[in-house]
Amino acid sequence: MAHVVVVNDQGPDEEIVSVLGESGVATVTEAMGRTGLLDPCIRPIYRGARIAGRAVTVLSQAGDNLMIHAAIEQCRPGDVMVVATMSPSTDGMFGDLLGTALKARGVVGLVIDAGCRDVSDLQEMGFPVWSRAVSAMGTVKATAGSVNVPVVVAGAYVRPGDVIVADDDGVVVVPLELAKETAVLAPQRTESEAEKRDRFQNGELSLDVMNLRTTLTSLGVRYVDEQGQVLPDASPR
Ligand SMILES: O=C([O-])CC(=O)C(=O)O
Ligand SMILES: [Mg+2]
Repeated sequence: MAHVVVVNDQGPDEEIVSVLGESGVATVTEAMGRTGLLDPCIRPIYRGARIAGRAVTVLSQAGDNLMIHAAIEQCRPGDVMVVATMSPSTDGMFGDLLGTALKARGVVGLVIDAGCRDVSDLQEMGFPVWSRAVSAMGTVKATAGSVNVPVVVAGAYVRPGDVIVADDDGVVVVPLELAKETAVLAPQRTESEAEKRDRFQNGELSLDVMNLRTTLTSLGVRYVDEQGQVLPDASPR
């Protein structure tokens, strides 16, 4: 297959990206029916970062970061670079030099299904990376790959222009055609959780707030005393 760099203008509205970023990974995946998550082996190199942005995808030969260099030019402010490799790798294909270049271009973070190095420097400069591994093993710049083609990253299908949301919980991809709808559903979920949180804080039981007693009954779960005698109600004696 020919290797290509696709110049892609497609992407979500800024407002949608910002709502998805505020919602966070757990809420966004729930709003999409528990889909879109990357395998949790992809971890942030430091805690506390929360980003969202348009995906610029890279398909690289393992242990070769030539195409990451080629992809920098295709990035615009607010983007997230997403790197997949053609075979499994934990090599440190990305570090603070590339981080500096991406940051200068306004890229808000990187997701890489391989290794990352210079993690203290990246943390200090505030460039968040989600990677499969931290590894000092260096790479070459010698083999062709592609930029802005659909890729599978840690089990998730990512197309250029999709929205990537990443935080301490992991990474989720929102397909571009679902972004608008998800940006409506996710805040509704956040609001409903806030309501539940208030009620839990006031001492209400989740069994009541979430109507789970009916579920327990329908599943045949019974309250019994220590002798196994069925009790009329659930009150602790
Ligand atoms: O130089 C490389 O290939 C990766 C790296 O360590 C950096 O970007 O700082
Ligand atoms: Mg380095």
